[in-house]
Amino acid sequence: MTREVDSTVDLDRYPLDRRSVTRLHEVIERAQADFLVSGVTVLPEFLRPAAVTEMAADVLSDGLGDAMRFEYTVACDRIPDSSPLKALYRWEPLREFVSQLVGEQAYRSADELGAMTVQIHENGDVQDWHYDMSDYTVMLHIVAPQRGGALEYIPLPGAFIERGGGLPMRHRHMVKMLPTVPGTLVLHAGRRSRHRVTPVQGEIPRVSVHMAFNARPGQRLNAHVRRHLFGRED
Ligand SMILES: O=C(O)CCC(=O)C(=O)O
Ligand SMILES: [Fe+2]
Repeated sequence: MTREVDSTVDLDRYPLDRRSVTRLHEVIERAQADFLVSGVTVLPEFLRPAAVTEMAADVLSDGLGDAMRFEYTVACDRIPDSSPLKALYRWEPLREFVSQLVGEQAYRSADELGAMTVQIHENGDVQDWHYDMSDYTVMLHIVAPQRGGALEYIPLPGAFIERGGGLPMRHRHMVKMLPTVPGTLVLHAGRRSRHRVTPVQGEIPRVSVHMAFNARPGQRLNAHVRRHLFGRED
């Protein structure tokens, strides 16, 4: 398994497999400090460039079909089991790494549709301000659009202000913006982190992968949420 992940993740830069424990501790210390302060941490060049190119080609050839997705989401059960992204999600060292960053045991979601998804945003698509259904979310950025498609978020604890749609003008100054850079991993505090994707512009879609982790094992989405996010209950 580690050999497979080695060609996907830059394990020299991010030695989740403990090939350099000193380096791993440095990475964890820095990323954990960012996460605890803001509810978000960003790991650039987490994926190897060749793997990103391959994943992008796979998604753009298979993922754009309407049958594959609901709105801009490809559900977990439509992603091939042979996908390197599924292998990465199931890889224990990733789960252990996320647990260390967030400061408690984090478990993979047990949801057949929502545990891991691929998001494809095309010209004009936008994902409005929201909180995720998971306690912790790992996002991997695979394809950047020509323009727009940035991840915007409100650092904790400001994210707790006012639930509901939109974002009042008086809170705009709190917004932080992360341009989409393929290969980057973003970990955020899922259901506590208020975030959105700004409108995508241009012919190249934006592609990202969403991996859900929870503080309790075996968590699933309810039927109402499944219908809302995936257009079906099973
Ligand atoms: O793709 C991203 O960077 C964020 C997408 C998102 O917020 C989500 O899928 O819930
Ligand atoms: Fe989200």
